[in-house]
Amino acid sequence: MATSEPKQQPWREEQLRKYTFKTDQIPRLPCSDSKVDELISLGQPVVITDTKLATPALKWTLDYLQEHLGDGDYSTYESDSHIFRYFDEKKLQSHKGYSPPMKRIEVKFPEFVQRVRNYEPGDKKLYLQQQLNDTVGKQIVVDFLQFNWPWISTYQRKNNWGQLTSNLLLIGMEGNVTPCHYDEQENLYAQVGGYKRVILFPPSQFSCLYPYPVHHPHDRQCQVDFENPDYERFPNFRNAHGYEAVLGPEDVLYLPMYWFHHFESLLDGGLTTSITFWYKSAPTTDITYPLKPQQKMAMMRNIEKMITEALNDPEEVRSFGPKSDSDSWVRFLAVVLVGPFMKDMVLGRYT
Ligand SMILES: O=C(O)C(=O)C[C@H](CCCc1ccccc1)C(=O)O
Ligand SMILES: [Zn+2]
Repeated sequence: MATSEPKQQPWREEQLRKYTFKTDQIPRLPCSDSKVDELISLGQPVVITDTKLATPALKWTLDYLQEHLGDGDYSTYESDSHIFRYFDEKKLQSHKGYSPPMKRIEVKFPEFVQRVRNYEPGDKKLYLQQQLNDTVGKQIVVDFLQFNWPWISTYQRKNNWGQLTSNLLLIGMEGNVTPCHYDEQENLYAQVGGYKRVILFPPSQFSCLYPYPVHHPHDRQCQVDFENPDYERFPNFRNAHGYEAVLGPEDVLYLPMYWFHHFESLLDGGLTTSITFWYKSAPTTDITYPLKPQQKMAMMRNIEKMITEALNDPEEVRSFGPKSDSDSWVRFLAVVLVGPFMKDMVLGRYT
């Protein structure tokens, strides 16, 4: 009778970056456990094991991908630091003075492999983030078709999700960080190679995380620097409380829409490979009160868009220059804190 061996942990605590907030563990359950269905239907995150969702991708090493991916261009970010804060290129136009902290380049896969293998401290760090599309080689298509689509479409159907919108192939260098942000789609996130830590915050903690204004290139990203939080500007960040897990090969994370998340490839953990499965959410049928935090976030987004369009000058939303008083109602709305809803929407974000 084997004793219950202490779980052989394939990574060490010192491979995790240190932050100021506390966290609890995200539940980790086998896909055969009915609690998985319950948590997903409740919009609660869960790490699901034994799904065989992307098993064919376990053999997607750099050499294999170089051989089979195809000779197209691969969207890759390069950053002077380990931080890869996503930015919306379309919103850069209305923010002339803003220069994003990383650059998107298009590289052939062999060039990516070569730069990663010859990386030296001081070089720019790289993070390949490429949507899997029909330009990939046929062997990759064969692998892709062998993903466990029956399993994943069960959840798509059970939870009335919309269509699969995209699969992003992510290949990151050790230590890379995707800072805290939220997305507006449901996500089943398959970890394929290496170990990646994920830290989640529920939408109800919106007021602790201070996302950028909607019209800013970093829309949906948190303004708080987790490694050096500015408590003057973001006092409520002290109350943030996360949920975390370290994802290894074959782990699948259900990442509910609007949940804030931070990802990091473990320090000294080598390359990480992940594949996202993004789905449009289920249509909102009945509005019940009180509104869910996700619904409040969606409403805040619509109000911010309305105000920005009405003022027709994103920069003006922050400070009020001399304007015709036809905008006065919007200013009134924007600056009068008509209760907690507007306070959360404005404090630390527009003030
Ligand atoms: O799967 C997710 O949602 C993640 O955030 C995974 C994350 C990279 C995603 C980059 C990105 C951020 C915002 C918009 C589009 C793409 C990682 O694994 O580092
Ligand atoms: Zn994301």
